[in-house]
Amino acid sequence: MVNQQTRTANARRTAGVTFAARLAFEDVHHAYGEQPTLHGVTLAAEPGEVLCLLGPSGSGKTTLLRIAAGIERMSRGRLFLNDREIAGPVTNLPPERRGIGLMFQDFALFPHLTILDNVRFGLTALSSADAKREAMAALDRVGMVHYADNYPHALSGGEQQRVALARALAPRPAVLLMDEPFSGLDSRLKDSVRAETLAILREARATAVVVTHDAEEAMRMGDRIALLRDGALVQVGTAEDLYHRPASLFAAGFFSEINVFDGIVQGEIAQTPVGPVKAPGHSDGTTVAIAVRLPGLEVTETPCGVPARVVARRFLGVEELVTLVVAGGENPIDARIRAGQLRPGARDVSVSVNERDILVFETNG
Ligand SMILES: Nc1ncnc2c1ncn2[C@@H]1O[C@H](COP(=O)(O)OP(=O)(O)OP(=O)(O)O)[C@@H](O)[C@H]1O
Repeated sequence: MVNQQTRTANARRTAGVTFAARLAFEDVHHAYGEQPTLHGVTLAAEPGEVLCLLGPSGSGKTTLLRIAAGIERMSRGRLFLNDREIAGPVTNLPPERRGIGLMFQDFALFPHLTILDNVRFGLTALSSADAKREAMAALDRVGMVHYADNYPHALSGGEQQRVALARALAPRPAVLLMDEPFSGLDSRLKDSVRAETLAILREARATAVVVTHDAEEAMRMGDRIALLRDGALVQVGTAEDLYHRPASLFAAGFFSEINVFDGIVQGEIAQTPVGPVKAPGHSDGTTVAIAVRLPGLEVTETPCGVPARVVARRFLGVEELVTLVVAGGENPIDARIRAGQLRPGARDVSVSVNERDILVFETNG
C-alpha cells in the first residue's frame, strides 16, 4: 500500500513532469495584418520524435513555432497536444499552461542571474529546494553542473547553448520548440553541440520541433523533416524520402545541388544537353524540368559521352567543382568530381549522367 508520504513525494517529483506528447497542427492559417503568412498547415510531431521545420527565409517556420508556443494567434485552424485542443476557434491556452518549452536562437539567458538561477527560473511551481534539485539535475544532464554559480558572460557560446537547453528541459515540457538553436555558434562548434543536443533530447525522450533553414542540419537532426515554402507545407518525410523522392523541383533543389534542364517527353525519354534521360510515367508531349545532381555527372577525358569543354575548376579538398559548357546547352553546367580525377589543364572532356541522380518533374501548366 502506498502511504501518504510516498504519494506526496511522487506527486512532487512528477510536478511539471509530462511525457513526450504529440503536437498536431490542423489547417493552421495566419496573417500579420493583411500579409498572409501560413496557408492551411496540417502537420504533427509524434511523441518522442525530432521534427525539423525546414524552409527558406520567410517561409513561416518561426511563425508556426510561435503559434505552438502560444505567443502568436492563428487566424484559423486548431492545435492539439495529444487529444487536448490547446488553441482553436474557441480555445487559447496561455503559453505557461501548454506544457510546451521554447528555446530561442540567442539562448536568451538572463545576464544578471547565475547559471543555476537561469535554469530554475521556470520552475516556479516547485518549492525552492525541489526547484534547485531539478535545475541541478538538468545542468547535470548537459554536463554543466560545475558552472552552476557562474554567470552567462563567463561561458562560451556552446556552453551557453547547453545551459539554455537545460533551462528549456528543466520543467520537463511535453514538447520542446527550438528556433534555429545553433545559429549563434561557429561552424566547428555547431557539429558537436548539435550532436550533444540530439543525444540529450533522446535521453530526455522529448518531442522536439526544431526550426532550421539548413537542409543538412535538418537531415542530421530530424527523425522527419517538414519542408515549408511561402507558408505552405511542401513535403513531410524522412531525410531519405525528401532526398530520393522530392515532391517538387523546389524540394529537390533544397536537398541537393542540381543542374536543371527543360525538356519535352517523347516515348518516356526527354532530351537534355547532357544526353537523353528516362522519364518513366510521363506521357508524350509533357514538358518537364530535369534535375541532375552535381555528383551524378561523370566527367572523363576518355571520349565516352557528350563532348564538353571545361571553363572553370575549383579545388574543394576531397572534391572538385567543375564548370562545363556542352554543345547545344544554353547555360554552363556544374559537376562535382573526385579531386585529381581530371589532369591539370584538361579542357576537352566527355560528360555522362548517372541515372540515379536524375529527377524529372512535370512543368505543364
Ligand atoms: N512581426 C511581424 N510583423 C509582420 N510580418 C512579419 C512579422 N514576423 C514575420 N513576418 C513576416 O512573415 C513571414 C514569415 O516569417 P517567419 O519569421 O515566420 O519566417 P521564417 O521561415 O521563420 O524566416 P527566417 O528563417 O528568416 O526566420 C515573412 O514574410 C516575414 O517577413
